[in-house]
Amino acid sequence: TQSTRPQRLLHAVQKNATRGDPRSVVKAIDNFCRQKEWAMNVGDEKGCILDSVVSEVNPVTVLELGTYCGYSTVRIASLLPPRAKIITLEFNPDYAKIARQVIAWAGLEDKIQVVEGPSGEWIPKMKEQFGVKTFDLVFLDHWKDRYLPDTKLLEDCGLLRKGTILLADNVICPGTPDYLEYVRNSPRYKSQYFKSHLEYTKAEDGLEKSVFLG
Ligand SMILES: O=C(NC/C=C/[C@H]1O[C@@H](n2ccc(=O)cc2)[C@H](O)[C@@H]1O)c1cc([N+](=O)[O-])cc(O)c1O
Ligand SMILES: [Mg+2]
Repeated sequence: TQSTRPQRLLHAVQKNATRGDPRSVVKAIDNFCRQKEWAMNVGDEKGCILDSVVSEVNPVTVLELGTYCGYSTVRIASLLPPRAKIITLEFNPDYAKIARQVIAWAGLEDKIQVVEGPSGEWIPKMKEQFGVKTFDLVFLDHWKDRYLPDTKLLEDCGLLRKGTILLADNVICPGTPDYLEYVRNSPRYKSQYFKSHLEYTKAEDGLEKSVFLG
């Protein structure tokens, strides 16, 4: 039977990356996507912006919306301090299965919890199920029409604190116009656009970094 692109991406990691070396996993995926098949990872150019925000925030509790194959999950987790954790929500069980294996190859299982299901259902359960008080950093990279409703849900569930950073991928391509309008005009956020390019292409895209002001 024909393999899927995530399966081929995982095989490229297992073939080209060193077990327990997260940066080699990131590099193997980027090489696969540049040389073989495009895939919707945040990629290396926007990934460097992600790295700088993670290093600046030095978060203890991270939420990622949209795991896919685990590229940004591994990228973020590789920069976290020892007891820090990332919870990543993935709707598609096939993607979650691949992501768990990519994460295991990187040796980052202890820092990452892959949770399967829709963000709208899981966000209200974060406190009771995972003992989360508030998130220090949220990386939004799931369905683009879910960025805004899930941000409002995070606010309503008391999962954001003064200073929580929201970092959103694809605010230009494919675009998240309603989310952008909200975080750029709401008095509850201070927002900043980091211009970049759509992963592995020359098209414009960028990350929007928004600080929740409480
Ligand atoms: O569409 C894009 N991303 C949608 C991602 C969706 C991911 O989020 C999960 N999810 C997890 C939890 C949910 O509740 C819902 C979905 C889905 O199961 C999928 O794994 C996209 C598209 C392009 N592009 O160039 O076309 C570029 C990008 O960087 C992108 O991120
Ligand atoms: Mg994306």
